[in-house]
Amino acid sequence: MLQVKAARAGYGPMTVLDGLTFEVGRGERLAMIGRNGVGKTTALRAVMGVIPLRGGAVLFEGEDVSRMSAHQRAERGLGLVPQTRDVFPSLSVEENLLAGLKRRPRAALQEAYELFPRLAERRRNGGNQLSGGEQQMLSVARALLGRPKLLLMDEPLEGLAPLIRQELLAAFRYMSQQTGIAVVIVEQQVEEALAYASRALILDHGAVVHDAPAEALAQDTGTLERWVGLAVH
Ligand SMILES: Nc1ncnc2c1ncn2[C@@H]1O[C@H](COP(=O)(O)OP(=O)(O)OP(=O)(O)O)[C@@H](O)[C@H]1O
Repeated sequence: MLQVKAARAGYGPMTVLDGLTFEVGRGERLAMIGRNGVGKTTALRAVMGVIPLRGGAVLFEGEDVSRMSAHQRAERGLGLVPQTRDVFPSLSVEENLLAGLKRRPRAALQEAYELFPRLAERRRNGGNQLSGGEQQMLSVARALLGRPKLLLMDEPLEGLAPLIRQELLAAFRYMSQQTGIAVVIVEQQVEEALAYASRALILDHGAVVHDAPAEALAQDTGTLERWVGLAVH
């Protein structure tokens, strides 16, 4: 579904992605992990077209989208939930969701409420009255209403308490079962990301240094300690 080939990208004089190559299959849940600053967020931005490629290519469903704007890529089925939860604070939950509908009928909001019943309970609440977990659900739900085929999620569990993370992960699992959508999830919460994902990549210096089934990597403490610097229990 997605092919990233020898991608290069960076900021000013700095090269961050340096020959990044990976693929995502239909319905796959790919976790992307690695130390701080290795280029995980930059990788998602380059795939979405928020920052330009300096070399290499991004292909989506066989089409070269490397020179397309983020908007054009969204029309083809790519969706990004950025690290900063982009909830409009002055709008209600429902108004936030309406903004994600694009040209679809209002009745489609029901899809979001089915996946995240908590949002249905809070539909009249302001975006600024939501907990961090609820804001994250709203960001994801809004992105899903655009019917992406591949959803890129940047640290959706960041700053959330363990119980809320579990609730969010359960919602993501349900989302995956119900929609079969392909997902790339960047996370510092490695254990939780690996429990959700089917496959995992480790990035270092803007390139892939390890590619394995998520379940296998979760057991591979040597690799995790070496590349992620984590002792996983
Ligand atoms: N807008 C920007 N302008 C300049 N440099 C940036 C910008 N965004 C990120 N960087 C730098 O690019 C490098 C890679 O950052 P990136 O956010 O992709 O890493 P990351 O792996 O997602 O890290 P983290 O886990 O800390 O979020 C870092 O050195 C970072 O300081």
